[in-house]
Amino acid sequence: MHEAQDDGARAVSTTPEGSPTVAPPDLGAALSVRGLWKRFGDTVAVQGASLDVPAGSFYGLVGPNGAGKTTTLSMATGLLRPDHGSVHVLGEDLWASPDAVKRRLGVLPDGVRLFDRLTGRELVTYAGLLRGMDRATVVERTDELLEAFDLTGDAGKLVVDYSAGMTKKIALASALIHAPRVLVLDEPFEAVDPVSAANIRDILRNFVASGGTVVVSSHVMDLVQRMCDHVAVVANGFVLAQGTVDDVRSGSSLEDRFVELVGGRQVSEGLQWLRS
Ligand SMILES: Nc1ncnc2c1ncn2[C@@H]1O[C@H](COP(=O)(O)OP(=O)(O)OP(=O)(O)O)[C@@H](O)[C@H]1O
Repeated sequence: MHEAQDDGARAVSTTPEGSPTVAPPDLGAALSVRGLWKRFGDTVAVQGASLDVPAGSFYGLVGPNGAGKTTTLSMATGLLRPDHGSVHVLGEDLWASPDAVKRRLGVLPDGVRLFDRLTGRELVTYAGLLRGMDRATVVERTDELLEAFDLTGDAGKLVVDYSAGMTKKIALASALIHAPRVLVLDEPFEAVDPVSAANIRDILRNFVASGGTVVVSSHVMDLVQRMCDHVAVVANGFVLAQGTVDDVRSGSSLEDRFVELVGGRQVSEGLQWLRS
């Protein structure tokens, strides 16, 4: 166990005072998160989250609005320093050696500003060069990624002028250019049209089939049930259930199980003014 540090490059503690001791990380997992905590002022966004994402799995993270999914994924990918807890990616401590670990990670963050005064082609190229890749490989892969995401025709347009779905796709292309082994994607299908979504699903399935690991957060239970083999359900900063999709849904649909776990369905007698 380590102490929390101001320097994000250093390890952080796994057990805040008074919380139960967490199990050691699974060093064989693609992603092993232990006892993550994050507080924003009076709001405790994540309260001791522990997750094990098996290598080679397609892992879904689901939960209601404000459950702590983005905060958890941000801490699990080195974008946000946890107050407490540890993150291991493919057996390596993320917060102890972030530069080395991030080389193996591809991240699609939610709501993070892109360099949107670049064209789509420039943005993907920049992502590759930033990773230290040689220019010829970057040029070749950028062309292939633009094609795969159906953005070749818009490659010369500024990202600021892209639609929401196009922006999502160019950010995803930028996350893939260095051929990471673990992909963490926050809401990758949000605002994406059905044809593009099917193409992205194919890309991700092939990635998993070749030994990669994908973690996606999504609100679309049907999609998670069809696409993922493992799932975690989070609410109020807690992990309520995790495991294989079949184990978690235990005979119900994932959507029914989600509602059962999370609660909150209300037949409202309010909003009378809407029913005139
Ligand atoms: N930077 C921040 N400052 C203050 N509060 C924050 C911040 N980021 C998140 N929160 C709060 O933390 C909680 C968890 O937010 P988070 O964005 O992680 O949820 P989420 O599960 O991703 O939600 P959604 O499904 O709506 O995207 C919420 O109560 C949110 O208001």
